[in-house]
Amino acid sequence: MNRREPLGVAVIGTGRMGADHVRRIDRAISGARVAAVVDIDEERAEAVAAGVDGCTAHTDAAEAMASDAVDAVLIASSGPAHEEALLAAFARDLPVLCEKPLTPDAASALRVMEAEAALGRRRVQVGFMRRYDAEYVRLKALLDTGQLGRPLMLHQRHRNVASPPFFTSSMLISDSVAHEVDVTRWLLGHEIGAVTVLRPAPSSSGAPDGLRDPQFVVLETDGGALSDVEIFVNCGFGYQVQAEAVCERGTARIGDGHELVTSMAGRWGGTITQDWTERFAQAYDDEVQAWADATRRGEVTGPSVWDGYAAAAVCEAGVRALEQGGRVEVELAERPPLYA
Ligand SMILES: NC(=O)C1=CN([C@@H]2O[C@H](COP(=O)(O)OP(=O)(O)OC[C@H]3O[C@@H](n4cnc5c(N)ncnc54)[C@H](O)[C@@H]3O)[C@@H](O)[C@H]2O)C=CC1
Ligand SMILES: O=C1[C@@H](O)[C@H](O)[C@@H](O)[C@H](O)[C@H]1O
Repeated sequence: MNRREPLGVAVIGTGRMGADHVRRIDRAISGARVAAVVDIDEERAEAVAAGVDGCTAHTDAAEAMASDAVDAVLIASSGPAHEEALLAAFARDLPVLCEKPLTPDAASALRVMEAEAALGRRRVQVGFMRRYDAEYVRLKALLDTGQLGRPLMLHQRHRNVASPPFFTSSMLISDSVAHEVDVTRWLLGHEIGAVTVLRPAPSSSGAPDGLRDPQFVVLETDGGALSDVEIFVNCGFGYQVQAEAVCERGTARIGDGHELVTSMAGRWGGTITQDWTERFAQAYDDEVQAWADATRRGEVTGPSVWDGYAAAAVCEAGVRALEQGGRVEVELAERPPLYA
């Protein structure tokens, strides 16, 4: 691997997350620079490149990856574009940080996993940034000590202020609950074997007509613990992500977010974050810094392609459970030794 300093990164996709990652690499983290940006929207790519010294703009990912200035790739294009970009990076043996979802469905995620396994070593870190969030890290560390005993249940809540116009009922699972799927697997260290989705009467306030919002998802792990998720993407009031672990000898809860509580005019209260870029700002910085550091050491760490594939398979089962009702079992391919 090219060990020049700093790491030259090509950022694929310069929409909301991609532009934020460009800013992060340019101004918030160390040891990396944005060498190139790519977007099928040429004007968008050029506008983002114009803000970064020495950054070139492209509409074709393979062309950007061919540049001598590029040592690594951060994929932040829309989910359906990830597979092509990942395979192009594998062809050039470039290390990758790929935003979630790895790919939007299990079959394409499996193809990516087989392609990486054929390389014989990991090249990809998947962007499940909650694993880098200080509260989640503390919760995981506490559970791992065993002080609370065996986890029996996880209760999770995931609320967004409003969903974008293109959001569908199945995206509540594949785009949003994907995070809780990963958190459940990571915190408990077990695969998810079955998914049930319950659908309360949809909210008539804010949610577009026909959108099944909210939903209540139950994940059954193969270790016997249950994980439930309330997903509500048009709650209107704030961005809330909370988790409580109920264990044999106690409970632990994160995400109440009462950082600053003010008292004024006969009332007290705090604020609620409004979106993920605010709530998880530090987690994204730490995630991208950890990726850049590992890449410069010639290592790949963090959530793997297996984690991305497993999340895609669970979400696919979840979408089936949403559409047909009942409990749907998750079908997982055999885990390749690379991800043991
Ligand atoms: N980790 C997290 O918390 C979050 C992750 N995401 C993920 O980040 C990714 C991007 O999401 P957003 O920035 O919100 O979407 P966005 O729609 O704002 O941006 C996507 C960009 O990708 C570009 N694009 C589409 N196909 C492309 C291709 N073949 N080559 C190059 N560029 C292409 C589009 O033109 C657009 O500029 C998605 O995978 C999404 O799931 C999004 C929000 C939060
Ligand atoms: O990944 C994300 C979005 O794509 C998704 O739509 C939101 O619900 C999540 O909270 C956010 O972290």
